[in-house]
Amino acid sequence: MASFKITGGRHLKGEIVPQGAKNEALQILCAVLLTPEPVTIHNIPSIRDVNQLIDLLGDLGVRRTMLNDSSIRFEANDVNTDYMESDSFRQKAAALRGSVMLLGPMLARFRKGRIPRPGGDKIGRRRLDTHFLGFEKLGAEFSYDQEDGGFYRVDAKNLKGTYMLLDEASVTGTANVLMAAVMAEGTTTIYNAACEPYLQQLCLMLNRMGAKISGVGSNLLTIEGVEKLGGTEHTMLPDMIEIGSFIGLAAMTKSEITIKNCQVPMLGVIPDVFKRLGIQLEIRGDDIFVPAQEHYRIDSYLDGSTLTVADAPWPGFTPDLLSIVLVTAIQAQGTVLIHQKMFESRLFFVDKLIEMGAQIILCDPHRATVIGLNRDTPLRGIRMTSPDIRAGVALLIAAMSARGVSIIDNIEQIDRGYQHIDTRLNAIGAEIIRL
Ligand SMILES: CC(=O)N[C@H]1[C@@H](OP(=O)(O)OP(=O)(O)OC[C@H]2O[C@@H](n3ccc(=O)[nH]c3=O)[C@H](O)[C@@H]2O)O[C@H](CO)[C@@H](O)[C@@H]1O
Ligand SMILES: C=C(OP(=O)(O)O)C(=O)O
Repeated sequence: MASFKITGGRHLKGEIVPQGAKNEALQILCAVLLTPEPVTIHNIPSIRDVNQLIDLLGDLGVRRTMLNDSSIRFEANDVNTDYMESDSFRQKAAALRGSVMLLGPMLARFRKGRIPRPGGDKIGRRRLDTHFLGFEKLGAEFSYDQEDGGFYRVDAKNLKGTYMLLDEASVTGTANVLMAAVMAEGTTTIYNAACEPYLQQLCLMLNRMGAKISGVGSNLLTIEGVEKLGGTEHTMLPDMIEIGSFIGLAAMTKSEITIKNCQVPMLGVIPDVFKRLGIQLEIRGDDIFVPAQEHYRIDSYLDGSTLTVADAPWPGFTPDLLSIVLVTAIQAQGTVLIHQKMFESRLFFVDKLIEMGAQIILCDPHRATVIGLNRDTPLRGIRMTSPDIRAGVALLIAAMSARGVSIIDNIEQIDRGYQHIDTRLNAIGAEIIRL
């Protein structure tokens, strides 16, 4: 188990380039299984979850040619479907959440998919009903083996297009059902589809491969099935969660940071939510400039009541940035209610922030009130453990703003989604040592 030793109080200054998007990469990489033709992917982040998925693709027989540090050509022309029954597959696929999206493409192309209960953050119940209900609607048979921690199977002789209303706008669920539907017979309509930029990117890529998807960017996708898909090239968006993390980091540490090439129009409400915390942001072309700020004041509603920042399916605010908003509010002036609606176990990390000196009231598992310190007192460095990927980065931000030294254990959680975060932040003035 690796750790970070962080000396707090350093002000950062400089430019930082966001990595390719983690949660887009996980969808896009699974989609390479849909065709025997070459698919070249650019801007692939080198992070644990993505590297593990690329390994899994290799184990399934997908040929990978490294073109440069972040571009790989994939050729899935000799896929070994039997590998999905092996212990090695069970073990490796269970290590990450994104592996669940192997099911849709495998079902579409080989009429069979297998997956152990997927891993990912332990941030609440993470049910997969939407995925399997969708596959069943397309005509697949589903079975679940409780043994060995759970193993899911889907098989189909034939997939047939149909209308379906997803029981929730699940991100990976929509991607999975969409990938299963692209080569189904006839037309599939998915209502209550998730429509995150990642999903829009997946739809655009599939259309370039020959799929016929309309309604891209909306919650109603129409997919006319085609017989086969061909090769393509695809470039991943910058990671919007990393961009939001850098904005919060700059505010908390009084740093002047330019976040490069953000594809700002794809960020939705993210910049506005940080602005409501009082953080000044300047959009300079496609960059976001965050000036060093001594104070930032949390907005309130028109009637003077306390601001709430809550998550919602896209185009609402992403749940993956709520931990960052929460930590950023610690040194703001004013009060904010953080309402994590989707996940019931994602706010418990606030006990560490409270130990560091933050004024936070955990109202219930879904809600925490942050009473900003307005820099009257700095946080104190402590030893803590990273419980999940975003809480891990929130703790890193807290530690970087604190007086003294902090240790964060279990940073494998952070490495799941942030590429060489220590090296990149040290390059602009942070003091983080990997132990
Ligand atoms: C690999 C990947 O891409 N992971 C992301 C993906 O996970 P994932 O696809 O697993 O998350 P889902 O979208 O399925 O659901 C997330 C949670 O929100 C709840 N829910 C979902 C939709 C809805 O309309 N109402 C509702 O309450 C679900 O019950 C679940 O508890 O999307 C989540 C929600 O943006 C993100 O936190 C994860 O980082
Ligand atoms: C929850 C997340 O990831 P995963 O779904 O991979 O656990 C995340 O990216 O914040």
